Amino acid sequence: MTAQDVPSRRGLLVILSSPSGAGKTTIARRLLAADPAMGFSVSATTRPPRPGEVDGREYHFVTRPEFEAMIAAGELLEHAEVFGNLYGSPRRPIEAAMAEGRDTLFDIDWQGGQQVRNSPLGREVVSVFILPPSLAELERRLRSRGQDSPEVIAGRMARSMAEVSHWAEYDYVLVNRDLDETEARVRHVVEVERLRRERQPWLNDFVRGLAREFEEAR
Ligand SMILES: Nc1nc2c(ncn2[C@@H]2O[C@H](COP(=O)(O)OP(=O)(O)O)[C@@H](O)[C@H]2O)c(=O)[nH]1
Ligand SMILES: Nc1ncnc2c1ncn2[C@@H]1O[C@H](COP(=O)(O)OP(=O)(O)O)[C@@H](O)[C@H]1O
Repeated sequence: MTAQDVPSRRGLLVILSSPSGAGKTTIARRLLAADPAMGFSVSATTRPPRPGEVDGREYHFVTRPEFEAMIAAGELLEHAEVFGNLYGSPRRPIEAAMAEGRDTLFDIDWQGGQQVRNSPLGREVVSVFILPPSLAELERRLRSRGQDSPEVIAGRMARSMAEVSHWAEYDYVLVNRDLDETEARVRHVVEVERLRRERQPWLNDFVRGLAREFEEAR
């Protein structure tokens, strides 16, 4: 077995953020379907489930007292209030994935992005911000999803610019015009970030082995 067969590495924390409706949930689903090595951080939330959402798959749906107990017990890596509901990322599955060298995808807002970036796990963060092509297209996408009332859509549109104002805090920023193109770009980002020298600790042993071979060949 060569050093290359045992690529011990820490998992990446891939954060996707965008204004509501720009497409991050759709992109996240596609990335996860195409990459079995990547896990999804299933957030806890006090928001009620949408039609088709399954407890434990899209979110862990909890009551506000349950959410507050999770905060008090230190079970959340980050948490924030969005559109009047609480959202947070459970710490334990993330730490387990990292210890096993598996990557984790997050669909969280800018507040969560800041908290994870500033956490002890921040060095493993790769953050991607998704922009809509235009405000009109964002509204069209929110309506076409057909899951929110006009009042909720208006609320989400009103929050959009606040989310977008944090775009420059992200490592990568993509305009989601064509879904296939955006998905491919996020995939490229992840592939390239996995190749960063500091994310491949096995290289130390590998290059030491090469050096030994050089010595022996002299
Ligand atoms: N900080 C934080 N934000 C989250 C978390 N889970 C989801 N969000 C964000 O909460 C916002 C609302 O999510 P959701 O109700 O599913 O509606 P969406 O905007 O259509 O995806 C989105 O910006 C999500 O990225 C979380 O665990 N932490
Ligand atoms: N590039 C795109 N072109 C057209 N429609 C898109 C594109 N990306 C996403 N959508 C659609 O826009 C709607 C909102 O996408 P969604 O992934 O739910 O957004 P978010 O998770 O950011 O709120 C969905 O109906 C989705 O199918």
